[in-house]
Parts: sequence; C-alpha cells; structure tokens
Amino acid sequence: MSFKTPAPLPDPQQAMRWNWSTRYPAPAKLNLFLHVTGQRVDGYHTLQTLFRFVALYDTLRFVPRSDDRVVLANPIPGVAPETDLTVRAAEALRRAAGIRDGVTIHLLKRLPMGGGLGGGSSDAATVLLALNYLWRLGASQAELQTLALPLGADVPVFVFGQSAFAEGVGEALSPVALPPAWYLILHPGVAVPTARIFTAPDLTRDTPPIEARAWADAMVRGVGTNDLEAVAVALYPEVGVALDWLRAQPETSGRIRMTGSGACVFAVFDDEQTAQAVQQRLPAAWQGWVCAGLDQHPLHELIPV
Ligand SMILES: C[C@](O)(CO)[C@H](O)COP(=O)(O)OP(=O)(O)OC[C@H]1O[C@@H](n2ccc(N)nc2=O)[C@H](O)[C@@H]1O
Ligand SMILES: Nc1ncnc2c1ncn2[C@@H]1O[C@H](COP(=O)(O)OP(=O)(O)OP(=O)(O)O)[C@@H](O)[C@H]1O
Repeated sequence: MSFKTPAPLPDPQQAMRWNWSTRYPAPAKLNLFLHVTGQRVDGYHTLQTLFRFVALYDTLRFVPRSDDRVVLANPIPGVAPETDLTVRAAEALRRAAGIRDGVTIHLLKRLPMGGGLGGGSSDAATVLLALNYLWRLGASQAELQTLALPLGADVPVFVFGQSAFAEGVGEALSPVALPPAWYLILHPGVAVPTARIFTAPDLTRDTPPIEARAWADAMVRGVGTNDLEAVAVALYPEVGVALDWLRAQPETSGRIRMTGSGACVFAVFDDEQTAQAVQQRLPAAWQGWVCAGLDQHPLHELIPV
C-alpha cells in the first residue's frame, strides 16, 4: 500500500489541540452484546457485536527521533517491546507509507490487559491515528482500517471511531447512535487470554445471525447476550462471582454483561449517581470504574475521510 496524497495542513484550531506535545487518548470499548455466529476455515470466529467506546483511557505521547527507530520508552512487563501492539502499529504505518521516520512512544497504561476492554487494540489504533496525523501521511480511514486488521480483530473499530455494529471478525462496521448511558465496569482480578475462550470446546458457535433492525432495537431494550460469557465463567470463576455480585445489586435491573472475552463485566445505568452508589459498595478486592458511554472516539477529528 502507498498512500495517495500528503495531507493538507491541519486547520489552525485542530493544530493547536493535537501536536507532538499532546497526550493522545486510547479509550476502552465495551461489547454491549456479542454473538458468535460461526467459525471460518482459518479458525477465526464470525461475530455480531455492538461496540461502544467509554471514557476510560490509556494515554500515549510521541516524541520524534533523529534516527530511524521505533522505540517504546516504557515496555509493559511481560510484553516484548517488538511485539507490543503500539510498536507493531507504528512499524506497519511506516512500511505502508514508505517512510523511515523514528519515534519514541510513551504509553501510560490504565486499561487492564486481558480485560476485554480492548486496551492493546485501542493503543494500536491511537498510534495509527496520531502518527498518520503527526507525520502528515494523509492515509484515509479505509487505508488505516486495512492496516489495523492484521494487528487484531478489535483494532479496526477504534480507527473507525464511532459506536458500531460489527460483523465478520469485527471488521465489517456500521455506525450506530446509542442513547446516553453510564457504565460501572468491574475488573474481577484475573486476566483472560482471548484465544483460550475462542478455542474452548464448549463455546457455542451457532447463534443465528440477527437483522440490523432487531439488534438496534434489542440493545435499546437492554437485551442481547455475550456468547463468550458461559465459557469465561467456567474457566475463570472470578468472572461469575463479579457477574453475580452485580446481579445482586437492586439498581442494576438485569442490564449486566461481560465485555469481549472477559475478564471485565459491566452494568448499564441511566445516570452517573446510581452507578456511583453501586460502586461505593464494591468489595475492596475489586477494581471498578464508573464512566460515560461516548458517541465517538476522542480522536475522531483526526480521522481523515
Ligand atoms: C472478543 C473481542 O474482543 C470482541 O470485540 C475480539 O473478537 C477479540 O479481538 P482481539 O483481542 O483483537 O483478537 P485477536 O488478537 O485478533 O485474536 C486473538 C485470538 O482470538 C481468537 N479470535 C479472535 C477474534 C475472532 N473474531 N475470532 C477468534 O477466534 C483467535 O484464536 C485469535 O488467535
Ligand atoms: N500495548 C499493549 N497493551 C496491552 N496489551 C498488549 C499491548 N501490546 C501487546 N499486548 C498483548 O495483548 C494481550 C491482550 O491485551 P488487551 O489489553 O488488548 O486484552 P483485552 O482487553 O482482553 O482485549 P480484547 O478486548 O481485544 O480481547 C496482552 O496480554 C499482551 O500480551
């Protein structure tokens, strides 16, 4: 791939807001529901899922280098820097654009790994969006989404930048408008490797696909399930304990799910105060966040049309 045109200079408003000294957010996502509809010959599963971004973030900062290296300033313990999704995203972008500019990436992690919040995927998408902008490469949204998919099934939606209904392995995206909502997200203290859930023999892989009309309606009414939940609960009982705790709270009224392949679970609320009231009762051993649902990715204005 080579990108067609150098980007025009950004308008002054935008340039003031986003530059080399800015901290770039990488938001978490929730899967408001997730149906596994089949399995492809390459082993990947076909899904129908509804993605929503929430106001809980990793943050990234980029420093240009005088050499041609991509360096992660603060590697995550246990993740080799060259396999880190941020480094892989920067390398993929450089390769596609045919440039050798160097960059140091500073990554401030807040989203738990193996949490189902798409943290690593979101970091990768923020690298694509921010460096495409800072290096003035002018890659289009479609080009960046194409670069995103080989990095992981969850990366394209973060480049897409809007709440979306997803099909395929998560890359066939349709924008959706969702009502305002607040979420209490619980981390039950375990990391769930996505591959372990998708390879479980007990996973149900044959949920009938639903029509677009039905899913939009279903989510507003708070129905729809996560087909990965039963397997995750069986393999990681802590996930089930967290779901049960949420179900026992009178204010949650059944709007409770696991996100992605776990481990995090969440409850949906109409207002922040009620979510916070439940959060105050959380057992001390668990981490919990109250955050608003977002209509779009905070870097949406950097997404070239
Ligand atoms: C569960 C979700 O988070 C829902 O949004 C995603 O489908 C997972 O996306 P991800 O973490 O970016 O996943 P990848 O890094 O692409 O794949 C991790 C592993 O999960 C399995 N996998 C993932 C996505 C998918 N649609 N089918 C799969 O079977 C594959 O075994 C793969 O080896
Ligand atoms: N920048 C990164 N941040 C987090 N994990 C990364 C990163 N780069 C590579 N990884 C690897 O990716 C794995 C999954 O991390 P991630 O936080 O995306 O999981 P997740 O929240 O379960 O994602 P998903 O919702 O996509 O299943 C980690 O265990 C780690 O080995």
